[in-house]
Amino acid sequence: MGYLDNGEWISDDDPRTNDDKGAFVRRASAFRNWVTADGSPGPSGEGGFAAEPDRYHLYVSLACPWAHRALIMRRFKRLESMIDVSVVHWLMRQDGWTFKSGPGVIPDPIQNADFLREVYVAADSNYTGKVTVPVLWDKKNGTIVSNESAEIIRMFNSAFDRVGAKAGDYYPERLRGEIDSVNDRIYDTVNNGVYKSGFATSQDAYEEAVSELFKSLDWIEDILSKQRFLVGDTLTEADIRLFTTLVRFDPVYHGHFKCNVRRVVDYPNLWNYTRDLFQRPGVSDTVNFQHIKNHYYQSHVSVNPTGIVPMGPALDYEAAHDRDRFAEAA
Ligand SMILES: N[C@@H](CCC(=O)N[C@@H](CS)C(=O)NCC(=O)O)C(=O)O
Repeated sequence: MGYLDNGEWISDDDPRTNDDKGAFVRRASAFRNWVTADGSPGPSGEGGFAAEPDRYHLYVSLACPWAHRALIMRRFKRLESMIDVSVVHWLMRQDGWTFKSGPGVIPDPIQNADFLREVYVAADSNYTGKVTVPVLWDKKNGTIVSNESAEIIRMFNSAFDRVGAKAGDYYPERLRGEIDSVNDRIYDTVNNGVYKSGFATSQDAYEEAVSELFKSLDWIEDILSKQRFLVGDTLTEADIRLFTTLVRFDPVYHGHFKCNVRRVVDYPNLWNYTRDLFQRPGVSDTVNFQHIKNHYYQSHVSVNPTGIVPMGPALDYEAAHDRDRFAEAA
């Protein structure tokens, strides 16, 4: 998949992708600054990134569940007119993410880059690490603010409120403890759990990841049998973060990553919940199954050497859901 070593592109797989037991190891994101309302420093990194319309640019892949979080939060907060977006091509092989033309690709207007790695090198000419999406770019300082989706969605949630973002708090103070605790388990066993399953290179590591994944899905099914959202009656960032994995689950993770104990459609509450979120205004516009399926099945040559993309499953995300039986906070 390739990575940068001291600013130089290496087109092999990063040798640190799996540990000596065959388990997939995800590395921490490198750029950890925060956009804040007044430019003061956030919880990590440096200050100097004040929320201003037209100052920031978001690089995403429509295939990527982490980037997808940022697109949904951008839509919920109506930041589309202040933060524009570039979309990489769905195929990610030895050159990493590219801007090769194709349906749904939106070129990079800032660096005119052919490859996303150019954006990383423009921010740090000695960068070492993976070249991942999402990336939040600051046009004023000519650098990357953040490449950590969990933090980008927190910035989008509140930093732009005084410059015209839509009202709505997806990380309300009173629910933070609960949101953080749900996020922790879901990040480790579900969002990253599907990758740990699919990228395991030993039977033990695979089985461990799949067992934890389905224990968590069973646990979430139980929660969603009693309330509308992960944290009571309020749609929070925890739901956005879970949704982007759920919507990819049956089309991709079930087959490609061998997460096949059950499908999302086998869980009545999870499946109705997925459709409830999918059908909220603007969300379906952020979901591109062509990019999602093509990316996974064709990019990971070690997992799917033929590159054949399955035709199914035939699913109707627009079908009526039953989640109105639970209360939703106004
Ligand atoms: N921690 C990062 C992870 C992002 C990530 O892993 N993105 C994947 C796409 S789904 C990527 O760009 N991978 C490129 C690579 O592994 O070389 C975040 O949540 O923002």
